[in-house]
Amino acid sequence: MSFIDSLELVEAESVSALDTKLAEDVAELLVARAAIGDVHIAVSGGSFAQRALPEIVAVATAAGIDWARVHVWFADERFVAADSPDRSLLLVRDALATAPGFVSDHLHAVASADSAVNVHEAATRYAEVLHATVTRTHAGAPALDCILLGMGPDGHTASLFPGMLPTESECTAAVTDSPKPPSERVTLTFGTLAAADHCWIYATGSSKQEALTTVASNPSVDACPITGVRAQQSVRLYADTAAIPEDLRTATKFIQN
Ligand SMILES: O=C1O[C@H](COP(=O)(O)O)[C@@H](O)[C@H](O)[C@H]1O
Repeated sequence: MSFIDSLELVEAESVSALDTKLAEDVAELLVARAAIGDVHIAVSGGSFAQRALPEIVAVATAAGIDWARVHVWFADERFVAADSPDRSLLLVRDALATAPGFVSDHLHAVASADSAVNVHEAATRYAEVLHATVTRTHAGAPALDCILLGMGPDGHTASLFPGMLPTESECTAAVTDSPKPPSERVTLTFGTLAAADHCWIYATGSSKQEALTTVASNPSVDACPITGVRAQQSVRLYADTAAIPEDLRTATKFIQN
């Protein structure tokens, strides 16, 4: 099935209303799964880590989640020094500092550039830890419960950029020439996204409209990587009205307001 045919669009008029809706949906999923056992989610950097993640932590906490059962991974991470403000880990760690009972060892960081490994070794090590920790698999890839993705104005997601998709030999890949700085990154691959139960994408603001217009025209994954996202149970786009072009509303079959 094509990306657009399986996509569920969740629209809110404002960013704050969207953040609340996403937080409620993620919290509901996490609370239900943490009541049964360990839960593995992957998160993104950028506006997701800045705005959406703190709200998710607050709503899940208010809903009584058992944070001790939650493991947090990175959909992608910038390969920079440990204290660089470009490192998504810093924002994610700050958000999780407000999660009562969260186990710091359950925040699975990618190695930093000053930890004596290169970006290829960092990607390999991250894949090893994923395989060792996430016991559920799908088609050989670790099966995460939910991957929370962002999307750039060029249609990239995680660190999967147009015209330079990595080979899919492992569940992670190294990126050495990202068009968006910093140039070196570690990313989950499409196979790992597809193995997850849910992939939910967060996109806000008018700078995302052009990419979402492209999405509606059924482009190649190489031209618009966000259209390569698949999951076992649902692929959702959480977007505010400013980000959504009319073409996308027309092309999408499942819409929630
Ligand atoms: O570089 C990145 O950009 C994307 C999109 O960020 P946003 O601020 O435009 O939402 C992000 O999802 C990704 O994790 C990050 O490395």
